[in-house]
Amino acid sequence: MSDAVLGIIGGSGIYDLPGLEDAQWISVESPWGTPSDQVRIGTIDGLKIVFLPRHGRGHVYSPTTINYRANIDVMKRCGVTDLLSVSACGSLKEEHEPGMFVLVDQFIDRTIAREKSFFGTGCVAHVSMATPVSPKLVDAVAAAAEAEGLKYHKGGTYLAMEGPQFSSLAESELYRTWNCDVIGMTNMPEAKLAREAEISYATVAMVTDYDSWHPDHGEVDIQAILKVLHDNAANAQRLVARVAKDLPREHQSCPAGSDTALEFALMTAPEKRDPELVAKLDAVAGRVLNRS
Ligand SMILES: CSC[C@H]1O[C@H](OP(=O)(O)O)[C@H](O)[C@@H]1O
Ligand SMILES: Nc1ncnc2[nH]cnc12
Repeated sequence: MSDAVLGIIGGSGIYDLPGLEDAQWISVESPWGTPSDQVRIGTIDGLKIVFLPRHGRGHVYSPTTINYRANIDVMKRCGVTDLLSVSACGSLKEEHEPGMFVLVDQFIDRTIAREKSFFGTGCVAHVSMATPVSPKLVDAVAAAAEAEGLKYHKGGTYLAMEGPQFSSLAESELYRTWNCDVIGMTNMPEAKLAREAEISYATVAMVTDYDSWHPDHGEVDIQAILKVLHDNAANAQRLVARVAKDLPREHQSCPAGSDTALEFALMTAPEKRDPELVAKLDAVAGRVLNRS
């Protein structure tokens, strides 16, 4: 097995990662277009960390205009084996209170205006998303949250909506009938693309509000969200730092198959493959495309 490299995608309110040693902002080019920002590469206790602010420094990109393919491709090019997404979200259940961390294990993808795959005409592939997060990485985050004394809940379904507007009351109530736990705008297609790139993925969903459904909490209010994010930023940073300190230095193979997702996924006959697309897939799918 290879050395572990921990990628962190920081969501709303998280545009840097204090505590990185020997850290530098570095530009990484991607054939998939422009990533959200440079990556900040450094180490924590000898573990290589690659940090990318999902919306860019200064919050430039909306959930719809983020180039998720470029972001994941850049992570792969930097050698990331394990990717932690840190994301603000609304709560769809009373017990997930603002300030808590929900360690999501399922997603429902309701986004409609994004590129969702690295593959397509000239190189078709189908990967499994039955278990979209890496159980070992989730365990590592849960252990870190426990060690840091943070309020967290292990497991839960994240509803990914297109946005950028928040949900109507009817939508919020519908998602509650689907037994969803939290709602956000960014973890899809991010999780799908990480799986295509054979990167183990997990989400720390930071609850910032009760979305639109809660009779005692009224409408979603961005000012209130920002306050929770601000008050919780230090906790999120402590959590990430602890994950980094305790993560095994050798990448742990993913029981959900993240490391080998492409093993039997390619459908297009070698002689029918589009060389241009194949060239763009060098980082994401080089492992399976380059073998004879
Ligand atoms: C700041 S509220 C809405 C915004 O926050 C979340 O972003 P992220 O997942 O990157 O933390 C949510 O998905 C929306 O994009
Ligand atoms: N209620 C909500 N809906 C969607 N994305 C969010 N991000 C934070 N709160 C949210």
